Amino acid sequence: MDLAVEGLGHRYGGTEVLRDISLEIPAGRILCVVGPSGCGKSTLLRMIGGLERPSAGRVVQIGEAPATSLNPLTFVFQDFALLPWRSVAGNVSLVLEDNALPRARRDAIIADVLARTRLSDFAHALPRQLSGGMKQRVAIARALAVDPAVLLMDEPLSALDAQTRELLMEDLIGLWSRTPFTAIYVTHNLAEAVRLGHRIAVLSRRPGQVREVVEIDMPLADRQAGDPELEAVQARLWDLMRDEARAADAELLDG
Ligand SMILES: Nc1ncnc2c1ncn2[C@@H]1O[C@H](COP(=O)(O)OP(=O)(O)OP(=O)(O)O)[C@@H](O)[C@H]1O
Repeated sequence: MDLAVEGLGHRYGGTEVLRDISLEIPAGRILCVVGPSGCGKSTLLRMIGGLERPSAGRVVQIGEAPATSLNPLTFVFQDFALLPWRSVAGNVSLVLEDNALPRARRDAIIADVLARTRLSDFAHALPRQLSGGMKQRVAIARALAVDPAVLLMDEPLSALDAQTRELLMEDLIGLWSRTPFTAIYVTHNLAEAVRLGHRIAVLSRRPGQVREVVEIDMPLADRQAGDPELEAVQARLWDLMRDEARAADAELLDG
């Protein structure tokens, strides 16, 4: 299933947050959305996921979600949102329990997503026993369990330290390389965007508008930290964002 955002705009009361956003998200690709603080990245993701209705424009699903998809548009948040009293397997199971799946099918899905996120040995652990990186892997496993057509990821690595972020990025690249998924990945981190994005949409400061969509052809599996080609793209993205970020920063201080 492809997604398209067409002329999307949004206001909260008198404040215009997003203006005339049009984007295409082809199946099997990762679109990163970057932009200065407060430009409306999370708002855009919530609109795409149907959590809020835009004041203008629309989000179009093109084609069908997989028949096995229990939740076509599935979020992964920064704060993991795990239930502390449930084990790793129990947290993943949670999203399957509202569906009338045979027990064996549910167990097979849990085993599959834990294997894909390298968590099989931790199935019975509780969240408090896990590092931040592992908690986010559980959240990703839980999202994958419903076989989403599109993963909506809002700053998923922001709560993690730099080394854990790097490990998780490698995990996400491995996961995508083995079984490509479709994702919209919101981040303020340009290094993450150039590692994970097939396309990177740069938003202006509020009201967020698409300043440019940058494409990166290099296969994800070939994208190493510090690659000169990626660093050049990152520098270009920063050129696009620098003035916007300064202005947004000054605005926050004034406000
Ligand atoms: N429910 C709401 N009601 C009113 N204003 C809101 C609401 N949600 C967000 N906003 C405002 O809309 C603007 C965009 O917020 P949003 O969180 O989408 O930006 P962002 O780009 O994700 O920011 P950041 O990078 O800081 O996370 C901000 O000025 C925010 O204060």
